[in-house]
Amino acid sequence: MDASSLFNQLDEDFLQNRPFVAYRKPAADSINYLAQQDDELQVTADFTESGFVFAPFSASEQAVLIPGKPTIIACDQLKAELPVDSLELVISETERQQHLQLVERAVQEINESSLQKVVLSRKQIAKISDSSPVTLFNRLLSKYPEAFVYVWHHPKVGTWMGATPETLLSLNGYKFETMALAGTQRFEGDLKVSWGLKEQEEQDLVTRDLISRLKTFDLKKLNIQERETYRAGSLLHLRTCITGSFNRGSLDLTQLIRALHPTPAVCGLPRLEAQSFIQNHEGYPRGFYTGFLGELNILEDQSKNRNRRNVENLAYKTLNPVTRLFVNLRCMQYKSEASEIYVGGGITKDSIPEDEWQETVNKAQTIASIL
Ligand SMILES: C=C(O[C@@H]1C=C(C(=O)O)C=C[C@H]1O)C(=O)O
Repeated sequence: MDASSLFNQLDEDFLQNRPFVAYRKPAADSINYLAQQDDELQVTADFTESGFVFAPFSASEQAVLIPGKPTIIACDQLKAELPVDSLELVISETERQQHLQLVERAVQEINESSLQKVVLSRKQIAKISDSSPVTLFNRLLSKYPEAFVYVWHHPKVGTWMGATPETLLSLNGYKFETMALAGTQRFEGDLKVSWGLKEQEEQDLVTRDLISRLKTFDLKKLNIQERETYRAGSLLHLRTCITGSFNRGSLDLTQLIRALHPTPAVCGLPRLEAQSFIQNHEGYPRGFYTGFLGELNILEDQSKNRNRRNVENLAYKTLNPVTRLFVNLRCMQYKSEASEIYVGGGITKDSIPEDEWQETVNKAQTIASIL
């Protein structure tokens, strides 16, 4: 299959209301595609299956699975036409006031309780005129080559798409990668920017929490890279990449995912206090926003030397289970009448409500700019 027949296939899947997912990994030059022949809602409770997982924010809701191994389609010269002007999002003053009050309420709670950080979000309605989700997916691919870009559809759940900069967990055999991504400012053409104390502390909380959670596992190696400024489209974030490996035989993927998700980058600290603040005050169900998605236990041929002899001789083949999960951010639930863009940001004791509001407006542009 080539890229253009893939896009026809995706249009067809969407019209026929078949479950499917198409995605491109960060900086990859291929798209992966996986579809399901029936419309049964398959779920995973313990992440032992193999396929593509689409998990909601709340661990008490079910994670959907499209089982199987994806087809890989080369797509090195994709160039979708991008709209010249972003869609003008209609933001009501009531929505703005609600968000400002929500942030004020959180700052107060942080000052009066053990809550240190809570990530608060909102849903922004976007009226899309006549573009199909597949056209929008194509634009996301062109606009965000460094992101994990996807379109996902299930007749019993809906249609989601996004371009996320955040890895939750990448696991190749016993080697892992994760990241602490937090702190946001607009990209103004220069990567050499200074960061305020609020952003540095907010990101540091995420790094420290991830490390302490990883340390509860039987680790062979743990490397914490230097903190860097990372660009995600028109935004910049602070990022610390964390890599390492588990001792052989000691890895329980269910426990690992439960330990990492939801990270303080999308929920807060302490986790339980933040979860309950979100549940009691955010005022809408997040659904799959700030959940995670990606490849689960896909067997990949990892043979280093792929010469004829190795390919022919199965004894030389190393098949490793690979899991690559991303946090569902900069995403939208596509609905033909009125789609919903989800945006949020981390609140700490130093948050200024107006700035936090503006941050959500800026984040909404990731999606609005391709509509
Ligand atoms: C919650 C979102 O993003 C997260 C929150 C960030 C922040 O608070 O600065 C930055 C990156 C993400 O970890 C979002 O994009 O909706």
